[in-house]
Amino acid sequence: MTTETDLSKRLRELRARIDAVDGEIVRLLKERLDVALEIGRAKAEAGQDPLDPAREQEVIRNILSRNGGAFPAESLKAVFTEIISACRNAQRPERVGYLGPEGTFSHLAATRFFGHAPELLPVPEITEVFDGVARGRMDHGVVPIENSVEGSVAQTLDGLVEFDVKVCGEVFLPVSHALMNRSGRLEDIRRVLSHAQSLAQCRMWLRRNLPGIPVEAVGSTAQAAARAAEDPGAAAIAAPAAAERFGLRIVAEGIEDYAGNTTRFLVLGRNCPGPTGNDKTSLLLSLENRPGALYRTLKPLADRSINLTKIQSRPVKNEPWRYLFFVDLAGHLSDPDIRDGVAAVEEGCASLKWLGSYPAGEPLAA
Ligand SMILES: O=C(O)C(=O)C[C@]1(C(=O)O)C=C[C@@H](O)C=C1
Repeated sequence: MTTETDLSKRLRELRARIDAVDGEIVRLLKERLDVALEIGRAKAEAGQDPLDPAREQEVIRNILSRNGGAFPAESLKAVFTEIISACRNAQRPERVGYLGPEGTFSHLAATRFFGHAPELLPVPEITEVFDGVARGRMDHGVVPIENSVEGSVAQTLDGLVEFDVKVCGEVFLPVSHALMNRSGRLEDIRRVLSHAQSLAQCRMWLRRNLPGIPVEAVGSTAQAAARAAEDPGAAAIAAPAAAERFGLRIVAEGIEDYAGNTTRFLVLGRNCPGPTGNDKTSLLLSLENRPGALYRTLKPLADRSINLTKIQSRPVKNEPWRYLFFVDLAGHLSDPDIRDGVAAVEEGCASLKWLGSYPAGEPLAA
């Protein structure tokens, strides 16, 4: 039988080994940081942005392929996201704007993409993220563009029309909603608060479980949680993490009506990364109001077998019944085929704005 003393001796020895490994990891991290700083200086001299999402994807891919499955892949990815985040931020401190306050899904998306090193700037409106990036108050921004259940986010589409920014990345975030209040009891709920999109994503659950209870749309899920923390009759629909942040108890989790509920976020910047071989290009088209205009405009893409991943119309605000079209396609503008296809589209439409080319994001596990 192992005695207590045997165990503590064995633990001491094993922990000494862990301490030695950790020391080596820290030494290597410092070495990595020195190299990153040198890269940062070279990029600064060339006037280049420190952020290179294409290279970051390559780094993560290399690491995962070397791992051989020994270390849990998601953890390895999370660790390296933070290592890269720290190296990038040391090259030049970054400011990243998002639709706040802290605890929103936009906040989660921003940390998924950028890690924890940058200074995150919560703002109350999506438009302010666009404005901050366009005017240089923020280096980057993260905005929701579409949800798999509720569709496109109008304010973001309008921002892409109005502001001179580039899309330089995308993040897919699985969205799971929780209902929370002060007591954790369903019977105490007199009204339910959340962002309009989140309320819509839980409509059927609310009808089944809280029939007749009024719902109220507020600016963000985190704002809803903050209000519920002050009012015992109010409940909020928000990310489960918001409960802890605002001192609330969870009444029910996973209350979204459809499994696989995912929101896609765009990363905004002033430049676009180079090609990775798995990229997307976003375009904004304005068409003549003529029969077959959309078909004829997009035909050059079909002729080249270019895959469209999204097409979305949005009214031109001061011209009733005229529409703008947002088109996402698979490929990078620097690919010759894409360049030729986009040039042919441009010839056939009233105007074309290239919103950006960026590495395709991958839908992540919750
Ligand atoms: O390789 C680069 O360009 C770097 O700046 C280094 C590094 C990294 O830490 O690996 C950091 C920031 C970039 O976004 C990409 C990668």
